[in-house]
Amino acid sequence: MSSNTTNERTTGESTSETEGLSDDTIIETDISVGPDSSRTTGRPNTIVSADSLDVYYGDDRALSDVTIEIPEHRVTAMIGPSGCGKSTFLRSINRMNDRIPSAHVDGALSFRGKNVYDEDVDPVALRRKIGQVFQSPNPFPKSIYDNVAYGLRVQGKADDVDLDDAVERALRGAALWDEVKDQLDESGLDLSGGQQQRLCIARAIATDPEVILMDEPTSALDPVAASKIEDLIDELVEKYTVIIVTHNMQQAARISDKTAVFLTGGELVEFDDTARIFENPDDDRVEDYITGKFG
Ligand SMILES: Nc1ncnc2c1ncn2[C@@H]1O[C@H](COP(=O)(O)OP(=O)(O)OP(=O)(O)O)[C@@H](O)[C@H]1O
Repeated sequence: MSSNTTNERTTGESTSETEGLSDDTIIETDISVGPDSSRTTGRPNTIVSADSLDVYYGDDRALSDVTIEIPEHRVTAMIGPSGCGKSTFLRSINRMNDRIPSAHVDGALSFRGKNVYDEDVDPVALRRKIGQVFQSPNPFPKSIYDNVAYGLRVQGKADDVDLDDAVERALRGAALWDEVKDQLDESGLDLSGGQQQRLCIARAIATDPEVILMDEPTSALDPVAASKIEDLIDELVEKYTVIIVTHNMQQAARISDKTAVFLTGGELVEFDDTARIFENPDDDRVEDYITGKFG
């Protein structure tokens, strides 16, 4: 991707947010609302921000003038009709759009105040800090153990850490340990769909990222498995920041602290506390969307 960043202002940046960066940092609505947690208090730091962000595929603009500040240690949901740019926004955060030759970015997309499209940012190092979980569970055709250890081995850290301990911590963090601790040598592909998705979450957290991007992580799962992932997301935000794309508005209302509503044309129409978006949105189009009048 050609990255043509025309706007290098940072948003929501404070000195404290940029301190401590290590070298590899990066150079109808009967919907019940809100996660049941105490994290609605206090004002979190901004961890990811966009300022006047446009993303194009060739000449077609998929995101239009998006400005947003995403808080740390919160769940932020991205909702909106098909084709409004939710996945494009997610992929912009860890530069997965780099893999699409026609993709092109204008404006700034920052992680802890640093524009990830600056020339000195290494996308591979960036993706260590910003992991990703996809729609369909995609374990490697390897053992459960090797799936989780994979990232540490690739990063050359397998000799620096107690690998058994790291694998166990990641599997516990993904609420999978008790179910698989006696079958670590068996294939990850033999697990159920919900377990496979939790294995993918374990794989993502094993390398200790700061942000986890999730693109419709429960849409391929049955309701029970989906519910387990939702519970897990609620736990994950104690250590990580979760940004999730979902078509399921009940899910967005249940699990997210903040909701961003994109509409056709790639416009971010509203971004606010989830309770306010679902109970009293400012924009009539948002009300129409969440009450199912279109989309
Ligand atoms: N690789 C690509 N090449 C060209 N155009 C693309 C590509 N990926 C997405 N687009 C276009 O960009 C726009 C936004 O797509 P995107 O997938 O980001 O939307 P979305 O809101 O995530 O959609 P959905 O909810 O259906 O997944 C659409 O018009 C889509 O056709």
